[in-house]
Amino acid sequence: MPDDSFHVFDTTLRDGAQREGINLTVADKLAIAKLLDEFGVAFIEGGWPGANPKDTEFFQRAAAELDLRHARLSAFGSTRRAGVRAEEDPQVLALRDSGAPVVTLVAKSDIRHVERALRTTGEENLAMVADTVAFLRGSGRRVFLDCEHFFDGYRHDPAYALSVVRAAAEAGADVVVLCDTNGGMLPADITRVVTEVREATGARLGIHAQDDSGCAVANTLAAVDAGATHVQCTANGYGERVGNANLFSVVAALELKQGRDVLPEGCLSQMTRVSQAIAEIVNIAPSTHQPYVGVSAFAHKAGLHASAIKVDPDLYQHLDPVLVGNDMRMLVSDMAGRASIELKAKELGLDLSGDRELAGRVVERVKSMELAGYSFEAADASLELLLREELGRPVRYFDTESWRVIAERRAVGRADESAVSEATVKLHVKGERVIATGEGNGPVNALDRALRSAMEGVYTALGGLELTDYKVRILEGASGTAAVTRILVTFSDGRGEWTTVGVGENVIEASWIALEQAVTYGLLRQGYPQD
Ligand SMILES: CC(=O)SCCNC(=O)CCNC(=O)[C@H](O)C(C)(C)COP(=O)(O)OP(=O)(O)OC[C@H]1O[C@@H](n2cnc3c(N)ncnc32)[C@H](O)[C@@H]1OP(=O)(O)O
Ligand SMILES: CC(=O)C(=O)O
Repeated sequence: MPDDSFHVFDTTLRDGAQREGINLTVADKLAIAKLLDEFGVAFIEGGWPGANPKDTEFFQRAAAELDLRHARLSAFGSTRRAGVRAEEDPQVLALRDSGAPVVTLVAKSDIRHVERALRTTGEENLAMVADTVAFLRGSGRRVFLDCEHFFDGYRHDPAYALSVVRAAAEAGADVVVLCDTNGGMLPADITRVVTEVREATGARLGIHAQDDSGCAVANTLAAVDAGATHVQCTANGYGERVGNANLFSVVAALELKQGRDVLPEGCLSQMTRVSQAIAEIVNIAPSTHQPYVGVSAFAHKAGLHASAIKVDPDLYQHLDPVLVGNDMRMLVSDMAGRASIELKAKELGLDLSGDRELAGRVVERVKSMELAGYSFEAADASLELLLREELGRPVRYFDTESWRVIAERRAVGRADESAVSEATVKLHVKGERVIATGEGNGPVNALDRALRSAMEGVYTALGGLELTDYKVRILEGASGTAAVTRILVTFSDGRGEWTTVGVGENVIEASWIALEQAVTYGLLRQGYPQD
């Protein structure tokens, strides 16, 4: 269990919410706070009470509704206005009245900002810092102070920047956070400045790094190396402009690379789940390539990598994905070799019994199909059907004799004016020839319905399968051949999803191939025996 000597301070609900495209409701904020607490951060910055009604309500509801196990809430706000007493500044009073046990104040530490943005003197700014910290400390709050634009300010006028740190620490701020507000610093700048400030002031220091130079995580770690003991981060790196230091990357590095105990025991393995759940709430698709937590973070595509991973996964992985709640995955494509196939088959629960010739045949088939337009890396279900076929156990619940689709647009002005499609399929199911039709709002929908209607009497679980995603990609023909269409369809049975791929010269032909496989795989998942 980490003690107070090192703080993981999360600002997703304040700085993260400053990202373009994020607009959180109070309920969203409460849900995210709960997840961050489960992840074990020490502080959650909930927003700026008084700046908008939502943030004010968040603190009221958080006090009543959140039962935080690990984290303490922090309210964010600025130092008092120039020329106004802290105890009379409504903004400062709103911070006190938020009920949050911690207040994080933003203060100017670059003299140019003091004079040009605040339009006051350096001396008055120091008084604003000291008065506000002292007032909130006197009201029983723990205070952290964010020195905005610290690194730029220090470069321009180090003596003034240091005087802000001293004013805050002497007034009772627990931590003085050095902020790279414009995000332009590099790790070497951070190491040098944090070291110098620590030596010059003796204050407890924190780091808040924006990611404008792509170095926020590295800058945060550099600050820790130089003695900072409080890191401000956001989930998935959300934040103003290009974002902030990514909480998950920073915590994983501290815990797993540096051996620091910064989260309560057992929390680290929640990382992938928490990252994805927060992405869902903010309604931004999780980044597949995010370090540690992305679905591609431990996905291996190259055949050479797979052949070494077969011997020992550590040979091509910087750590065991299980530690951060993620998984290793094998991708099979035209870059695969036999080892990729063997590992993928194992992942799918199929035993190739070390049969190198069989694996070689699958590699050749995959490569020639990918040349023709197939792509297996997102279509595990198609690959599994192919593997089963090569193993001599093809999966077949029905045979297709033929299919046909008619698309029709009804005359303008009729009650049923919209375009409709009608499909007819002729199948052989359990020795019976079945002819069925289906109507739909498009050809694929009509084919799906016809296929179900032909078989639902025999395979009743078909009713519980749902087509949830359909992707079309037109691929340019190679060396003078016509363009082909690649279709990926995803089905769900409520317990899981699977994806299949079809390729053809036209969209309906390709869709049928993918659909036929998706239904076949779905029946296999439901455990139907084959004839
Ligand atoms: C680096 C960061 O990300 S800090 C986080 C910043 N977050 C936000 O700005 C989001 C929430 N902000 C808001 O809702 C609004 O800006 C409010 C409610 C805070 C203030 O709104 P307004 O009173 O209309 O002021 P406005 O936004 O135009 O300007 C900010 C004022 O704060 C002053 N100010 C800025 N920083 C500080 C500071 N550290 N201490 C005291 N005053 C400050 C500015 O000088 C300016 O004063 P002025 O009104 O006398 O010109
Ligand atoms: C405080 C803050 O968000 C910054 O300086 O970037």
